[in-house]
Amino acid sequence: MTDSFDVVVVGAGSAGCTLAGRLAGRGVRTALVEAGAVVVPPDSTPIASLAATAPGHVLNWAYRATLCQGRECTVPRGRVLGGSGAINGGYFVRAVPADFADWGVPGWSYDDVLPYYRRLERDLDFCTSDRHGDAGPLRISRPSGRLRAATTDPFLAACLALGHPEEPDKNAGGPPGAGLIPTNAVDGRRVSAATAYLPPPWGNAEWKDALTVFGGTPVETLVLDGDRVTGVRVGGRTLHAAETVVTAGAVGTPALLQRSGIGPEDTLRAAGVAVAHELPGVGRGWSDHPAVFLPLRSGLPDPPADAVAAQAALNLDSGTDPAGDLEILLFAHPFAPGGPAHLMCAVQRPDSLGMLAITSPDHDDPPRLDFRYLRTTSDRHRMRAAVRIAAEILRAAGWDRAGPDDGGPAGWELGNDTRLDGWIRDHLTTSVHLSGSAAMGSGPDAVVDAGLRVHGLAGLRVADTSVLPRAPRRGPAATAIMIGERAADLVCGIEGEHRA
Ligand SMILES: Cc1cc2nc3c(=O)[nH]c(=O)nc-3n(C[C@H](O)[C@H](O)[C@H](O)COP(=O)(O)OP(=O)(O)OC[C@H]3O[C@@H](n4cnc5c(N)ncnc54)[C@H](O)[C@@H]3O)c2cc1C
Repeated sequence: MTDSFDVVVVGAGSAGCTLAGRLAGRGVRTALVEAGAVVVPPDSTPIASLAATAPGHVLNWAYRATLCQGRECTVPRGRVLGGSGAINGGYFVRAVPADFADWGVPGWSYDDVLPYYRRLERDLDFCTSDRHGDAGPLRISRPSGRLRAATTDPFLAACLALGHPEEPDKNAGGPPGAGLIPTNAVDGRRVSAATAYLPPPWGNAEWKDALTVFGGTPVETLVLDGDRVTGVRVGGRTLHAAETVVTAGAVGTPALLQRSGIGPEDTLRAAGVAVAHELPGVGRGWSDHPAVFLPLRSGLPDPPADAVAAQAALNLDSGTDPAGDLEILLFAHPFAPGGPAHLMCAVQRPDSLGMLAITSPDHDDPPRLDFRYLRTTSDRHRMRAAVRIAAEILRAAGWDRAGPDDGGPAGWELGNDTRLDGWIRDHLTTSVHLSGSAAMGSGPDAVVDAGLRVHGLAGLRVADTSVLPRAPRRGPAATAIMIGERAADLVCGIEGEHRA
């Protein structure tokens, strides 16, 4: 087997599979290198099953993390062909125009990326709209018929009754409101970028010879020759490439860069890694959506086992963000298996920023993750607002607490900021939407430029959710695939050509 390729893609997740499939489809000799398994066990594909999110599951990196002072947790990330998209919830919503405007990266306005969002999808509900695609690899639909949970319409009705506007298509780039969640699940099964872009066994007959997939192969470090990256180190061998694209996800990517000597000097020295190229923003200044769950009362009808959990959401403005800095998401199945169905209340545009640092040069040692959630007054204010609005929705739908021990906040907690802050801290979790750990831009903390090239190094790009300067106001799964699509054009130098 050859060790030389045109492009090595590190990490076969949402962005990596998309990129590798598109490159190989154009005849680019591509190696796709994945740390996890390349065969997805069938029991992990039912969309309602979040079994692989449990710590210890073979498809899950399960990183230990600190969410805020005194609150530790284990954060799931996909470790398998398809990456986090192979174990996620199937909520498939684009970032909103204001996200791209806030990031302010030339060439990355909403209008610039819309062709890529369209190219990846076949939207069954809105295919005649010029905002949507009708021929992409991912089939997008919204809960309907048998697969719409009995709680979904009452949730939407309660939102409207409380005066919140409707958002009929959450992928139209319009103002926030209440509406159904688009999903990429099909027939009750999870469809990852691997399923969509790399048909088994990894490619179409016309182009699969251009693609080599390495499974169970963690990339230990990048190989540098001066200021040029020439390939990657895996299990005592080097894979050489004219170009290396790191798509190891928002945890794996900064960890690999740091292990390779690319990152903040103090972090590298503390971990015992020689500094090859100082870039202060690697692993710093990222964000994610802090969240808490409010349970629905017991006794409501269970949804069908093959229905998606995340059925509908209210996106709204806490008072300072017309594009919607809060999300209240109806989970018809519980996120954590075994519990009650619930509303997930999340701050979608947090100000608090996290830190990631490797602790040694060894690729087997997991990085340290410090989310630093709810550090700012504004974030605590937003989180309280989300919980109180969710409690109003529960009341309006007739789903509020059945008893004092159902796990939700009591009236005396909801009515008092200090007590509610305490309840939130005790129940705090993460949406698992980490973004921005190798951010795109031109400032001192930027890691990649608008072409996704790592500043100051030749032959190296990053193309995954690490590059988003902040977590988008909606979940990042759709945006990760959009980045993979766009990276394929950038690598091939055909920016502006939007068709496959
Ligand atoms: C449990 C869970 C539920 C989620 N639910 C949703 C949802 O419903 N909707 C939504 O919008 N978002 C959701 N997300 C987030 C979303 O799925 C991710 O943000 C997105 O898939 C990230 O894509 P990515 O390409 O950046 O990284 P990933 O898809 O995580 O891919 C990274 C890949 O790189 C591999 N890798 C890492 N390090 C190395 C290395 N050194 N060598 C080789 N390979 C390596 C990993 O094993 C992985 O396969 C969820 C995430 C999780 C974990």
